[in-house]
Amino acid sequence: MLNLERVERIREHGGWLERYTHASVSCRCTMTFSIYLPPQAEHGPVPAVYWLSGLTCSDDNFRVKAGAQRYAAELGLALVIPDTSPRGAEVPDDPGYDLGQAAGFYVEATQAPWSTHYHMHDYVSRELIELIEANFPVVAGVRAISGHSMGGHGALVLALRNPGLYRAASAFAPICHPLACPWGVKAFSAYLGEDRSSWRAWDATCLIEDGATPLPLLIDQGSGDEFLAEQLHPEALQAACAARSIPLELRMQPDYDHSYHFIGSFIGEHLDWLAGYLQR
Ligand SMILES: N[C@@H](CCC(=O)N[C@@H](CS)C(=O)NCC(=O)O)C(=O)O
Repeated sequence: MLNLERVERIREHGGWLERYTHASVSCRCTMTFSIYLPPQAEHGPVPAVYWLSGLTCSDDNFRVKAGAQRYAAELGLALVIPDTSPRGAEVPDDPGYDLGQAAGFYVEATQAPWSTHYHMHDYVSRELIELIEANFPVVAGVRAISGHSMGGHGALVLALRNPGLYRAASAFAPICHPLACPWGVKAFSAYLGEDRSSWRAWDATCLIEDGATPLPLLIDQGSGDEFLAEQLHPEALQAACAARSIPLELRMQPDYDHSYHFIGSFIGEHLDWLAGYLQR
């Protein structure tokens, strides 16, 4: 891929944690991502798990805080960790932490000034996959996706909007029903405009209600999460799945909060569960 530049390479758990920058066509700016290649990738291609992070994050948070690379090395999984938004001086931003840079919400923005750069759905679900599968030792077409909070919403929505693209999806404390929470209403008003009917295609609960093709889904939610009552609404997604008899493994984890301490406690179980769907 033109302009793909490795900017970091670190030995970790027998594999390599690498960081790259590249010129993104989708986002019309330079994008950064990290990839962890397990030891098995030195002998042949491995399946990939894509990880989408939450508000205020870059590709750095997950790779530093979750402890996922140890499990990925054991399971023979590549981890692909994109940034959470377009970046740079030319990219519009907002003073709030929940809109603009580091808050791309994995949608396709239709409204000015966001619509020039904010195309994280196309970036993650098409451009990044093409780039990864053309340049790294991963098995083409064998993918799963996971994420946290805004990134949990992203994982669920990308998987439900794109049947067959991912074999399974998991999430930690996802924003399950952005239409019904302050984070979602603020971001969708800006990126998608005031016509709320257009929002349904970017909301996991609405996608299920509107007939999306199901896939294996695992969600962990901490009962001590400070954002649970106002922002996350797992019960709405649970009800939508129940109405269509779609299996949803929603695990309430007593006392866990919204942080990477929670993610680190269960990321091994999530990767193990996802790996079960990535056998060839
Ligand atoms: N109160 C938080 C809200 C944002 C937040 O909790 N972000 C979560 C995702 S929604 C996160 O992963 N933060 C970065 C980290 O913990 O490393 C802040 O202002 O930083």
